[in-house]
Amino acid sequence: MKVTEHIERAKGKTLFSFEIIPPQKGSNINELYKNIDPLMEFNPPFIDVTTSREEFVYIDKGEGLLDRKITRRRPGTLGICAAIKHKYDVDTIPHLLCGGFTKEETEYMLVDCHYLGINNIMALRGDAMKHQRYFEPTAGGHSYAVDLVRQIHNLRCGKYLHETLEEGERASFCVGVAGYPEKHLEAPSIDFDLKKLKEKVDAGADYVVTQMFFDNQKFFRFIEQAKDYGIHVPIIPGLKPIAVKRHLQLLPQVFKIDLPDTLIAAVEKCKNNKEVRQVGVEWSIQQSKELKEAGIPVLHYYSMGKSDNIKTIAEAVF
Ligand SMILES: NC(=O)C1=CN([C@@H]2O[C@H](COP(=O)(O)OP(=O)(O)OC[C@H]3O[C@@H](n4cnc5c(N)ncnc54)[C@H](O)[C@@H]3O)[C@@H](O)[C@H]2O)C=CC1
Ligand SMILES: Nc1nc(=O)c2c([nH]1)NC[C@@H]1CN(c3ccc(C(=O)N[C@@H](CCC(=O)O)C(=O)O)cc3)CN21
Repeated sequence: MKVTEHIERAKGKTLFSFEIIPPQKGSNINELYKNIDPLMEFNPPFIDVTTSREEFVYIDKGEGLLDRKITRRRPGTLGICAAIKHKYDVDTIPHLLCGGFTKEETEYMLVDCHYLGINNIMALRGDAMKHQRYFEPTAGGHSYAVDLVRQIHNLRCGKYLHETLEEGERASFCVGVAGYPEKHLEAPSIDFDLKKLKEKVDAGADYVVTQMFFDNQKFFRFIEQAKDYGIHVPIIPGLKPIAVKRHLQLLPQVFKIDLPDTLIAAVEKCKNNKEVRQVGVEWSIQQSKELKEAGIPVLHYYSMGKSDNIKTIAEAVF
């Protein structure tokens, strides 16, 4: 079922959803299941599975020679989506990226999704590769998420890249895109970013999932601003509990977001990471309760594999 249908059917009740990252290749998928199992009692209508960028690896050939190869450390997004859908009878949402994929490869992935009964897609540009400062489009791939949304929308109309199938079956995907309450790092202003978000919605996006944030006021302001820009699709907040002291530096650096001073002070007081995890969970519970009270349709947690803290939050909120 589509995300938008799940929201309609919930009739105002706030839903719980989460996001996982594929394990490193060579891992046993049961480890992943062990982290999903404890969250299933909260009835997530859908689970997102991220796609990681490819990266360069250097193989020592001896005598000072290095061979450079390109590889994906965490492949398997679509396979994991199919496996989880099959095992838990839950909707799964693969993240499709512009970076690292040609338009043809994207088309084949969408065809696979259609055959698998996967009818929600999160359409993202993707981050820069590790060695790059800024995102560089892949040859034969899209430059911006809006172009990927257009490709997916075209398929909904039977328009493939190189042919239009008038009689063919329509793949009616529901499309999610990313939104930034604190603006995307490359956007010159929040207004610019909102205009780009509106373009994604006009191109066919059906809902928005936000970047993580730790101050609900920023989210509430963002949904008001989005309305002013004519964005009327559901906006789902993305939430991540702080888990280690290092996150105080890492999260603002990696995701270009601010942390509230009271949260920083509470984390700094902690004597160890067990205490930090507790502070992170409590903060997230407060955030979640306020968002739920405000009637936000879905709270989406970036669990990224570890589920114990998300379970504690879900127990307190749902
Ligand atoms: N739910 C999720 O998984 C989320 C993922 N992300 C990540 O954030 C990264 C960025 O992806 P998206 O937001 O999908 O990219 P996007 O293509 O929508 O936007 C990327 C940047 O380019 C700008 N931009 C867009 N169109 C433009 C144009 N025509 N000319 C000039 N600038 C333009 C935007 O303002 C923004 O700064 C991705 O790596 C994604 O994985 C971020 C938030 C949530
Ligand atoms: N720019 C960007 N890229 C993404 O892939 C992305 C977002 N933003 N925001 C929304 C979701 C959330 N994602 C993530 C990815 C990693 C962690 C994370 O917690 N990573 C490390 C710290 C960061 C690092 O080492 O690079 C951690 O210790 O937990 C959290 C959310 C992936 N998604």
